Amino acid sequence: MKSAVIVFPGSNCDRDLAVAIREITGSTPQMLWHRETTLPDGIDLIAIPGGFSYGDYLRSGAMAARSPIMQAVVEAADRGVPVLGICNGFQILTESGLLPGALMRNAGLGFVCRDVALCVGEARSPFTSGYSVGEAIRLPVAHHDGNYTADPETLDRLEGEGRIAFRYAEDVNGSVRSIAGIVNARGNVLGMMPHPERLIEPAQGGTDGRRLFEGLLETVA
Ligand SMILES: NC(=O)CC[C@H](N)C(=O)O
Repeated sequence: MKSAVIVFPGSNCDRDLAVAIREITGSTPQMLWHRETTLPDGIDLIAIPGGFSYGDYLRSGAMAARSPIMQAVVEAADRGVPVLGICNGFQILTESGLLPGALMRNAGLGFVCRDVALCVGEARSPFTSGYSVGEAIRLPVAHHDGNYTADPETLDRLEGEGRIAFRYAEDVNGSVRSIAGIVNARGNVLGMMPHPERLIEPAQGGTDGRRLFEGLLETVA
């Protein structure tokens, strides 16, 4: 599987994400600096990691979304290439318009860093094919801007079209309708605040993140 991890100034989960992809898919992703303007030919996965791109200045993900590489990412997403945005990656995907809504400051105004209970949503996507709908899983979160919001029409559309990928099963950050992750209409773009790449082997305390990459591998490769 040919993949790339996009690296922005301030990304800090890029290497963890690359390790997860390498361990699970057996192929090493290319680390792609945000100033690049093209993606490798025949790419199977674009991964946008967590972190604090541009120090979260202006709004988390807002400046990274205007990076040179993002035009190629948007074009690839429109062609159906799988795009995975985790945490700051999710923020970058909403800021770039690939996913609807916005991630505001957590309701409690604090940085939340712990494992949380999640419920797998109804989204049909290569990214969730390794889980069953309604399954209870746990994944770590680490963010201060994870409070997902969108206007009621958008939320109804997301639910009506079955585009909720993950919901919080507990109160974490105030996200509307407990949304922790969503996909685009085609299902090839996933944004999620929890970190699947941090829970891929028992030594990390669990493997609930592993199946996201395994499901993708089965569908894509
Ligand atoms: N781990 C992360 O990606 C952090 C995301 C973001 N900068 C926030 O704190 O909201």
